[in-house]
Amino acid sequence: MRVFIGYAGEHGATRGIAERIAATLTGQGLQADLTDLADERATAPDHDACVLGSAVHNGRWIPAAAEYLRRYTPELARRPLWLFSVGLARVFGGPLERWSQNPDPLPAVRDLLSPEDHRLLAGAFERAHTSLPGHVIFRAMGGHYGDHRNWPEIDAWTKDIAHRLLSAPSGKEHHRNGAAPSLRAL
Ligand SMILES: Cc1cc2nc3c(=O)[nH]c(=O)nc-3n(C[C@H](O)[C@H](O)[C@H](O)COP(=O)(O)O)c2cc1C
Repeated sequence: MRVFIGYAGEHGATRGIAERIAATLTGQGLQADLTDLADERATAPDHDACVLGSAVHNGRWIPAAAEYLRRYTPELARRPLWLFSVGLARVFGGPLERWSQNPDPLPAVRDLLSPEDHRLLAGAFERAHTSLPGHVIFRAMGGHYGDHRNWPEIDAWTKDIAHRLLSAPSGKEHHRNGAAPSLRAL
């Protein structure tokens, strides 16, 4: 079974998570194809399932990932699909975490794609990633620089994906038999 893993980020934390997901799926006996969604050669998935993730910047997915979701909504909707967002909201918790549970464009496409799951994962943040005003706000909020990625959580989530794919290979039957969603609805 082939799984498409697409990701977009800016400073490498999301790529690292995508690589880890690919390695874990491979270890579970699946074939994982990793693609940077900012790569202009990224094409429509023709895989048995998809895992797509993006860093969250200012409450939104990275444009390359958002554009991929919109462009390939019909293809993605026909396959079992897992989504993940990477940000610091998981580190801060509270209202920021609740706000970041639905980064754009997920609210607009969630019903069309009906993903199996969407996870908000903790990312990484260094002083060099932000401006002086951003640094002041971040520290005033009590933020700490560093790599906050939670590998046991990511591994457990990935193993659950593998388990579900291997135990229900027919996947998203209702989408395969139904009409493809219309991009006009976006
Ligand atoms: C300009 C900028 C804006 C950000 N905005 C958010 C945000 O709105 N919500 C959030 O949870 N994290 C936010 N972050 C934190 C990043 O999403 C986090 O550091 C993530 O790990 C970055 O992934 P990357 O290394 O793949 O780019 C922001 C980071 C930057 C640099």
